[in-house]
Amino acid sequence: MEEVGMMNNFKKFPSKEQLTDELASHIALILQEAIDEKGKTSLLLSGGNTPKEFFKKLSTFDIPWESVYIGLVDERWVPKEHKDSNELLVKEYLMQNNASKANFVGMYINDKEPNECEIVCSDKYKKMLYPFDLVVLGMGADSHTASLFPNNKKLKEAYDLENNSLCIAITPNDAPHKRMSLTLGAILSAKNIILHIEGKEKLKVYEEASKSNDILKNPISAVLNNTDSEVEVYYA
Ligand SMILES: O=C(O)[C@H](O)[C@@H](O)[C@H](O)[C@H](O)COP(=O)(O)O
Repeated sequence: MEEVGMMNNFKKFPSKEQLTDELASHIALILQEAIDEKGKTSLLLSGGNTPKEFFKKLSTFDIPWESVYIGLVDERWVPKEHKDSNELLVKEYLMQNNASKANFVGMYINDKEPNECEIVCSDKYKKMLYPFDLVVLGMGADSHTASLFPNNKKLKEAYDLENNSLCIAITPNDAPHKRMSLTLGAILSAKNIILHIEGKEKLKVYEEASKSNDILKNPISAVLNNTDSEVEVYYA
């Protein structure tokens, strides 16, 4: 327990509602400061259930959303109207209210396989979103983050910091759908990295992963235990 948060900035909130409010305000402030500094900003978001409430809250903030470029940390390779699409999730939960004016840069390309799209996706993200101001990660109970799944055969390539591609196609061992994910190098290049986790089960996974060097078994460890960037952890 003692080591939790030692390397990173671990913030525990008494309720999910408080986490939602604080996380949304914190993100809005990061975006506003980047816009003040350089006229635009980029925000890279994860899918899953955990971010839905903070997406809704963030959508109500009064910032110049037309200067915000939103991309994905990963995408499930399904059509944009499919219920599992992260693009659909971000559009439904975040790009509403004030945030409807934000710009969206997706990963999915219809009628193509993800491995045919790695270069196009990487080039598009370099052109439209890079350098990343903020990456918001989630984590699964198996310790995957983005679509970097434990013991996946593409992990070594995804971890290769010499590889300057931002995007990598990955087929999960167990989870549904082929994916496109940011590479580890792309995630760690962000000026701000936030990990958002909720529930005791994920806390346990986080605690174990923050002490683990086995990055093939625990992909989140590759982010948490990197030596260059601090990760802000939001937990309730
Ligand atoms: O699209 C995805 O599946 C993700 O980006 C993934 O990495 C997600 O963040 C975790 O699986 C947590 O998902 P939950 O919030 O649903 O637990």
